[in-house]
Amino acid sequence: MPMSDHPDTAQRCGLIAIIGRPNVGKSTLMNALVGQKISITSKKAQTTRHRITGVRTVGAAQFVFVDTPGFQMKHATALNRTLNRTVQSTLADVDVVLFLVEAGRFGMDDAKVLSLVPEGKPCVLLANKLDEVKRRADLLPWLKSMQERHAFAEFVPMSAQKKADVDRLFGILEPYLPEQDWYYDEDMLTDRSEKFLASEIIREKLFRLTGDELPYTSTVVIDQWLEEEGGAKRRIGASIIVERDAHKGMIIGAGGERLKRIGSEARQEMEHLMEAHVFLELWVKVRSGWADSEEHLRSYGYE
Ligand SMILES: Nc1nc2c(ncn2[C@@H]2O[C@H](COP(=O)(O)OP(=O)(O)OP(=O)(O)O)[C@@H](O)[C@H]2O)c(=O)[nH]1
Repeated sequence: MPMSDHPDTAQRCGLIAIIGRPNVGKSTLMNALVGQKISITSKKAQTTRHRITGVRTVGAAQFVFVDTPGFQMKHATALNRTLNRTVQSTLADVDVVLFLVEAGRFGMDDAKVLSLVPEGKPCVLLANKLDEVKRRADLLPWLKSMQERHAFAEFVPMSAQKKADVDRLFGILEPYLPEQDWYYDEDMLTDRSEKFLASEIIREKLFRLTGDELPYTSTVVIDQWLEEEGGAKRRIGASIIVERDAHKGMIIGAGGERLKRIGSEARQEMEHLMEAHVFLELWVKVRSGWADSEEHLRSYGYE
């Protein structure tokens, strides 16, 4: 007998992939769906390269969200080939796909993402950023054209920033989850380790504080992780890896000011998340061409 607060209703549980071109709002939606920040949002495209799983249980249904990486079509590097493979293998596994576009827009970049959805896989068209559409009536012909483009299971115009819209989404997705026991404890939010979250926090500060100057190929590696006093104190060392000396200078900033700020903002967020004292040391290292080497990608923990 599965454990449940709802003995009269059979449990449902299934995997849901959130896909879409960079900047359509995938991270925003994911964070709203799982009720806690677990992946990173930023105005900069390409900040979510890792596959992240979030879990939310609503009534008898458990939604297991798989966040998939954004796409970069301008540069055909090994990194991008890895991304595409990750996306395709993710989609083959899931029960339902949430395909995000910006309401009223469908470009080549959107088409490319849609082409990765396997035939026959239930796919919900989520037209995000509805709040930015001035005249709702203009959306009708657009929705019709989308209907002709792909056999979508549902059409959901909404805003990932509106709670009521996000809550409504659970009801829409529930029928696509198979009847089976839950995979996770009810209160589980993420299966990613604190180490991973720490590197994502540094990445977010890095991109936020360097604006659009820094290429997306920069990455963060945690190279030291010590827990003292039963976890109440953490000593964390991390390297920010960039491709060029010029990028290194950009991150460090005049008199080291920028790096100091990245470090102090990241440390504060980590302390909040881990409920511990954090001592954070950051280094900036130059590894030219790392994004082109599959070998490097593996050693930095990409699938
Ligand atoms: N107006 C409006 N803006 C939104 C909405 N959802 C997300 N955004 C904004 O769109 C931008 C991109 O959102 P993200 O969630 O980072 O997008 P993403 O698809 O995860 O981006 P990548 O990590 O590059 O793949 C952010 O500035 C968000 O605040 C929405 O419903 N309405």
